[in-house]
Amino acid sequence: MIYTVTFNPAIDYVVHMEELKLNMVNRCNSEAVYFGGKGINVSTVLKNLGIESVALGFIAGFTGKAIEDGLQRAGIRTDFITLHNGISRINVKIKSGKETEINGRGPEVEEEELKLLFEKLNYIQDGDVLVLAGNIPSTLPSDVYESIIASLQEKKIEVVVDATGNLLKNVLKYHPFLIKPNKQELGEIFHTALNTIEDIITYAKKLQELGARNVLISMAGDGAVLITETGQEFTIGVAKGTVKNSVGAGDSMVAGFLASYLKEKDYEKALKMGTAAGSATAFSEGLATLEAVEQLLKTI
Ligand SMILES: Nc1ncnc2c1ncn2[C@@H]1O[C@H](COP(=O)(O)OP(=O)(O)OP(=O)(O)O)[C@@H](O)[C@H]1O
Ligand SMILES: O=P(O)(O)OC[C@@]1(O)O[C@H](CO)[C@@H](O)[C@@H]1O
Repeated sequence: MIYTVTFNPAIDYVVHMEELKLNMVNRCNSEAVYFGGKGINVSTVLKNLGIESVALGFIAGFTGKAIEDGLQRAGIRTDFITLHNGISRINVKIKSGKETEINGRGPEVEEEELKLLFEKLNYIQDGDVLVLAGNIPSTLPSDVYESIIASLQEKKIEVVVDATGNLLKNVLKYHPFLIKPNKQELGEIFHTALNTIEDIITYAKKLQELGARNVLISMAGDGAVLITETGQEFTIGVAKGTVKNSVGAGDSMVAGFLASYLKEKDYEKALKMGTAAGSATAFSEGLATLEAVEQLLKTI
């Protein structure tokens, strides 16, 4: 089974408008609501690709209930912990030719509530996959991903981490199966500007030296680079299309990569599938559907 963990789920409220004007009442041309947060997006795209997963994490209040209900209606298995206080956040995504996002802080997770997550993670068994994706509420310690992986050390599971900064750096010594920072996040980790593909490959390999088994660096409209534990190095572009809403493109790439790799154990094919899923999301209003992914896969 694949388990995804989203510490800070969100309702993504996506609005389209010609132009965003400051100090004015702006009115949108269209609006839509999606149930998001990075791990949840991975679960949603896996579901669209016909693969089951269980979405774990923390929800709160009426927005949290809406997220849980919405995912279950879509046929996605959930096993969230409901927090005592606060509401799950509403993240506003403004599409006006440019993409502007306002992400909420989200509710606080108390120590007792965090313990409940560790209890649930005990159910993970040999052969399972654990996806830890997204940032954590600021009240939690920045080694929480590390603590989760350390608590599962005895089990033979594949861990995927899509996070930034210390949250990511701290887990590398546990040899995660896959990490997927984007180009900007890679530069931030090493406090350096990455100007060329060669720079990106060099620093992706440094993440491998620090312990990651497979390193996937996504570069939005410029494609992606994959450095594998088998010593292979791949670069790939993107499919052609018109960008509508790239929120969740990275999460879709993780889902596509996993869906293909778990079936075929072929890194090159997995990178193509990840790219098709990422691009399919960028070219859609919501997340990638199976039809869109299959269509784009033929063109990559
Ligand atoms: N403008 C685009 N055109 C085509 N494909 C895209 C575009 N943006 C993203 N993609 C696809 O999605 C993949 C992941 O995108 P990106 O690098 O933006 O991830 P990310 O920064 O993690 O995104 P997010 O945080 O929004 O999920 C890219 O490698 C590419 O395959
Ligand atoms: O605030 P975080 O946790 O960094 O990111 C949250 C978020 O922007 O990530 C997803 C896209 O990757 C969205 O569904 C969600 O709103």
